[in-house]
Amino acid sequence: MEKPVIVALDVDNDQQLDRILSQLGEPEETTIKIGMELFYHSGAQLIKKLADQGYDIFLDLKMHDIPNTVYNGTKQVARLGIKYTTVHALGGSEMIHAAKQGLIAGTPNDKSVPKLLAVTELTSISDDILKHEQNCILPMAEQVISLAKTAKNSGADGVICSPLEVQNLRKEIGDDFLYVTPGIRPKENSNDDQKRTATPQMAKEFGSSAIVVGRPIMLASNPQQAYQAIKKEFN
Ligand SMILES: O=C(O)c1cc(=O)[nH]c(=O)n1[C@@H]1O[C@H](COP(=O)(O)O)[C@@H](O)[C@H]1O
Repeated sequence: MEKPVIVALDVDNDQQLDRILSQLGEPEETTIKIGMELFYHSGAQLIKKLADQGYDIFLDLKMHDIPNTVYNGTKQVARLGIKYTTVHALGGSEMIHAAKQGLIAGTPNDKSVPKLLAVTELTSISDDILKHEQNCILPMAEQVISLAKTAKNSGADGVICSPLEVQNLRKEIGDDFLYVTPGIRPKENSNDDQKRTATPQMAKEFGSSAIVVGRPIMLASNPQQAYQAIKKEFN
C-alpha cells in the first residue's frame, strides 16, 4: 500500500483551499493536514465537511498546556471525524496521557479513535537553537529519542520528527509506532524556515511512515504535478 504524502493545507481562504483540493485527486485516497492557519479561519465546520467528503484529516493543533486543558481539548477534536492530531511531547508524560484519554472519551461509538502524534523537536529547530535557546544538554538525536520514548510510554501512537531521525528511532523504539516527518524538500526547493530537512527519496530510505509537505506543493506553479512527483519519489 502507498505510504501517505500528507498535504499541509496552509491557506486562509476558501478559494485557495478549493483550488488546491481540486488538484489532489480523490478524497478517499488523499490525506490533508489542517493546521492553525486554516482551523482558526474556518473552524470545526470545515473539518466536518471535509471528513464527510471522505478525506483523511490530520488536524494539527499542537496542543501544549496543562493536562486537564489538553484532555478537554482533544475530547472536542475527537468528535470531528479526524484521523490524526498533535500535541507537543515537551508537555510531558501526564499531558500526553491526558491527550490520549481525551481522544478516547470524545470519539463517537461508530468512529475510530484518532491517532495521537507527539511533536518531538520542531523541524525548524537547529542544533544551535536547541543548545543555546532551549538550553538542552542533549544533542538533537538523543533529545528526539528521549521525547519519543516519553510519547510512546504515555500512549501516543507516533511522533513527528525529521526524516533524519527516523532510522535511530526505529532502532530504539521499534516499528510499532508512527514516524511522521515534515521538513520535506525536493532537491529543487529552498529550505524556507526548515532546518532538519530531507528529500522525499531520503525520507523513504530512512523509513518515514508518512511525510508532510506544504509549500513545495502549495506554492508550486503546478501543484498537481508537484504532488504526484513527491508521491512517486516517496513510494
Ligand atoms: O506538526 C507538524 O506537522 C510539523 C512539525 C514540525 O516539526 N515541523 C513542521 O513543519 N510541521 C508542519 O509541517 C508543515 C510543513 O510545511 P512546509 O515547510 O511548507 O512543507 C507545516 O504545516 C508545519 O506546521
